Amino acid sequence: ADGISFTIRSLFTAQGKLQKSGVSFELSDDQRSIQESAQRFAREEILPVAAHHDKTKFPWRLIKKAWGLGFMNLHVPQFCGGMDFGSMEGCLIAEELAYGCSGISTAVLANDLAQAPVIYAGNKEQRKKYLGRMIEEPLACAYGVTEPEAGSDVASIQTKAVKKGDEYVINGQKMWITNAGIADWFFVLARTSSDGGSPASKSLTGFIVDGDSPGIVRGKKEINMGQRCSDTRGVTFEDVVVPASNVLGQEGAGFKIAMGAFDKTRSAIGAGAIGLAQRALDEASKYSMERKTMGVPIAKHQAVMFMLAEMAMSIEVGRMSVWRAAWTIDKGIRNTYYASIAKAYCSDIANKCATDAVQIFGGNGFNTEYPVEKLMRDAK
Ligand SMILES: CCCCCCCC(=O)SCCNC(=O)CCNC(=O)[C@H](O)C(C)(C)COP(=O)(O)OP(=O)(O)OC[C@H]1O[C@@H](n2cnc3c(N)ncnc32)[C@H](O)[C@@H]1OP(=O)(O)O
Repeated sequence: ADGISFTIRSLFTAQGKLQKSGVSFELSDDQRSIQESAQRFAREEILPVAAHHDKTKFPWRLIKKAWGLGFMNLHVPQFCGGMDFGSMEGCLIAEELAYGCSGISTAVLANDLAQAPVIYAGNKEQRKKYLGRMIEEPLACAYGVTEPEAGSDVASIQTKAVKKGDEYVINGQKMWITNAGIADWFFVLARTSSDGGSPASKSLTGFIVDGDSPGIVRGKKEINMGQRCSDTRGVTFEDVVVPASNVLGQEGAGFKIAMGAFDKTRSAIGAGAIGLAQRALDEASKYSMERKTMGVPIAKHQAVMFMLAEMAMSIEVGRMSVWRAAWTIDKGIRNTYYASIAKAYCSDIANKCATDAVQIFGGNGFNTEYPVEKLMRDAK
């Protein structure tokens, strides 16, 4: 104790009382309104048509409605006509929309991911031009980072951009790009350094690429296991010419811009996962009160009770991890650690809760007439 220059008691006596408001789980009135509106939209508009859109029809009608109600393009700055929402508000919306359907939620919220690098690193003209138009009409944009050989390992990106005068020429292939079939513009991460020894943080550059640029070949819509209505495709760039004025930040800054975008968006992916997990719990709770075996509702069997309790515990902990990650970045503090925990933990929780919900539904859980098999596919 010799090295400690103050005691807790001295802190108390110096101020006369302790400052106790350091941690709060209280939402503001505006945040609660946002949450309630998203909840109503999800339950009244999304949930009833989720199974329909699961059969691969892109939900344009809902996208337009979501756009009109303000559930899209959440973080666009005010000077571009946007609402400048923080990560916390984005997470509240993502959780509610994914409760209704995480495929439709991805379709509604994917713009936020593509816009993040432009918000993070774009100059005023770029932001006004490419973000402003998305407030004026319901358009989609896409985040083009992942490639057949580079998803988690962003530094391994092979798409190349070669500078020729005032332009860059992009060649390469992207894969699993959400919104690729409908994007008005793409954020594209490409390699601009031919020096193999150059670190990722200096070799990659971020570009805004207009969707109608000659040489962009959009692949077929992928038929995935889950989130089937979301438009996911490969995209090939064949000698696509991009003006140097569409470079984000400066040449070589792309890796850190992509990382900054992930910092801003990972919490919302965790939030969506929690929305799905909560839906699994609600469906399983309801079913287990109705379904009887051995003369009692299955909710009275301890094996089922334990599963429901585990689901509830993990959802509460997961939601807290999301809120912490969102709160941290909204305070202007780098949240990579917390956002990565939230995304990874909540994705696992979503899978566990959906799998347990299928188990609680028994044979019915395995059937498409009931909602939980879709939750299991979507969680994956
Ligand atoms: C609603 C929307 C639906 C869409 C569905 C979701 C879509 C997706 O999420 S798809 C993408 C999935 N992929 C990912 O999440 C990517 C995961 N990978 C990564 O984050 C990175 O590649 C990661 C962390 C593994 C980096 O590894 P590595 O290549 O070893 O780089 P590392 O050595 O750590 O860092 C390189 C440089 O970048 C810097 N850096 C790293 N992270 C950050 C960061 N968060 N912020 C700022 N700088 C950073 C480092 O400080 C270092 O800088 P310098 O060279 O100046 O010292």
